[in-house]
Amino acid sequence: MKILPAGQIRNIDAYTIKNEPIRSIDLMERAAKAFTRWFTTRFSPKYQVTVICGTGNNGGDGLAVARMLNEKNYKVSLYAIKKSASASDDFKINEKRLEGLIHINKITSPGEVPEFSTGHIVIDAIFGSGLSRDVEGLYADVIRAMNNSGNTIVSIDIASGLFADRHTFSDIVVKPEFTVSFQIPKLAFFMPENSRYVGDWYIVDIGLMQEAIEKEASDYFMLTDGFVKSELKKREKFAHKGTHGRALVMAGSYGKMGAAVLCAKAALRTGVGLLTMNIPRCGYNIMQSVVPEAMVLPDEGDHFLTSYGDVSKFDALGIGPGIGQEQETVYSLMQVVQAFGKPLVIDADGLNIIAQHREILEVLPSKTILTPHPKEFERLAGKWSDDFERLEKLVAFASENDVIVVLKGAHTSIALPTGEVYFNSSGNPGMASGGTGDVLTGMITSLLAQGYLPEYAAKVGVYLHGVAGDLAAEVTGQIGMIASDLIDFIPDAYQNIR
Ligand SMILES: NC(=O)C1=CN([C@@H]2O[C@H](COP(=O)(O)OP(=O)(O)OC[C@H]3O[C@@H](n4cnc5c(N)ncnc54)[C@H](O)[C@@H]3O)[C@@H](O)[C@H]2O)[C@@H](O)CC1
Ligand SMILES: Nc1ncnc2c1ncn2[C@@H]1O[C@H](COP(=O)(O)OP(=O)(O)O)[C@@H](O)[C@H]1O
Ligand SMILES: [K+]
Repeated sequence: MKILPAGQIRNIDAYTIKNEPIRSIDLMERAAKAFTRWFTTRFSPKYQVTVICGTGNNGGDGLAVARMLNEKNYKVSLYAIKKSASASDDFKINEKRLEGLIHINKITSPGEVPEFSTGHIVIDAIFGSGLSRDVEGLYADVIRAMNNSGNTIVSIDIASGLFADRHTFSDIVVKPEFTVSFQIPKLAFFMPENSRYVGDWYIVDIGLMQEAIEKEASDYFMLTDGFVKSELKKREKFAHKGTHGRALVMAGSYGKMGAAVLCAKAALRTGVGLLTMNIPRCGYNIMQSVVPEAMVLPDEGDHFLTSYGDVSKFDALGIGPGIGQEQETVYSLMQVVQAFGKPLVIDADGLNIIAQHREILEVLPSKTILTPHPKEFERLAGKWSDDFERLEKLVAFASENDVIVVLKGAHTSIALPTGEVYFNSSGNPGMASGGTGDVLTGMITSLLAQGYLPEYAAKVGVYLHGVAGDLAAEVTGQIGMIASDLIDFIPDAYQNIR
């Protein structure tokens, strides 16, 4: 699914209006209906609803929603902030449609800012994607009062005061519990810095024309079920273990064999045909007893990796989880990436080693997959001042080094060397605990070995990992969930997507 900036969404609105054809006021009616449908399935008419409108089209949506909720027997109080801005045509039409139905309370001075008694659901329709400058004055007074009221807020399209496509410097922004956005997700929703200004967000379809969406170019996409499903490889009837790839994972050190074990189990559950674990000697008994399906290639070093063997017979190589940064380990990493000569997966200490020895970047095979969490990415690419700048750095790093970067977190972002970025839509905060990253490395390595091109191994791996986390959380809850639970749900994650 494409993520598009406000300007391009406006083009799609305009195209739909012209070519469907549909009048702009009827498109607004459709948007308001879609929002109302979402709202009524979540909140029953026992709730008192307060709708706060601006006078642009977002405000027009708010007026139409107020009318629809009133028809459905919700108790609706309605306010419009009427400052100097001249109202949009569709706002005015909706204003007329409300005559005799609901009174519109005008807010024209600070004294008219409502009290917001508790227990209301507040619908935020002040500004949408037309926000053009920081919020101040009377608008700021209203937003502060809304945020301080303690009421549940639902924003129409985007929280008022939040810029859809760039960093928002001001903190005068509505803090909704839910954002219900029209058809196309906004880039702002994927930025950790905006989390309190977005809440849980939902996309509702308002029937914008598909051909118009296709015409708009974008470098940003959201990974969805449909996309991943279409990329999954099927098992052939005459398949044997040799046809599902041979993976080699170099992982573990004394005290960190757990990382190697998690990575191994995840690779196996993701479907690799044959898995070999290259680990330090101290991990031999652990690996053989805990993961009997894996073959073990013990290193000469007792506590950490000191060398590497013949890598030519492997289809994929994953390196990094728990390896530490001892000098011999650094040396073998430098050598093995060149000896392997094909795209591989590098995680954790493997990335920290690269950050310390940047010359390795120059010898990485094209489309190698790097899977940093934000701190590891900072070590590789330097600091950023906000999340939009972080995204710029991510894109630049992937294209300058011809690598695929999987920047982990909520909405993990996968940057390709072409400049495209795919944001994940699966996963949950229960996954924020030690070891889940090692699981991801095992999964992506496994997919690479099974013949997925690096770009698809990264996308399918990240999405599947999140689905496994979501399924695990349904059973364990988010707080008690651990990385091993996630591995147990990889098979169900496959079933769920198919
Ligand atoms: N046909 C369409 O274009 C559709 C638009 N829709 C709605 O329209 C919204 C966009 O509407 P608009 O483009 O009218 O924009 P908005 O309703 O977001 O607001 C625009 C108005 O606010 C003013 N403004 C912007 N920032 C301000 C600030 N900081 N302080 C004071 N005034 C400020 C602008 O000058 C303009 O007059 C979407 O978010 C969506 O809710 C939906 O109804 C779907 C269909
Ligand atoms: N809030 C969150 N929502 C969704 N996924 C998350 C969240 N926090 C972490 N994750 C996922 O969990 C994994 C954590 O990886 P990482 O930080 O490397 O942990 P570790 O090194 O302990 O294995 C990543 O795949 C990340 O995307
Ligand atoms: K809004």
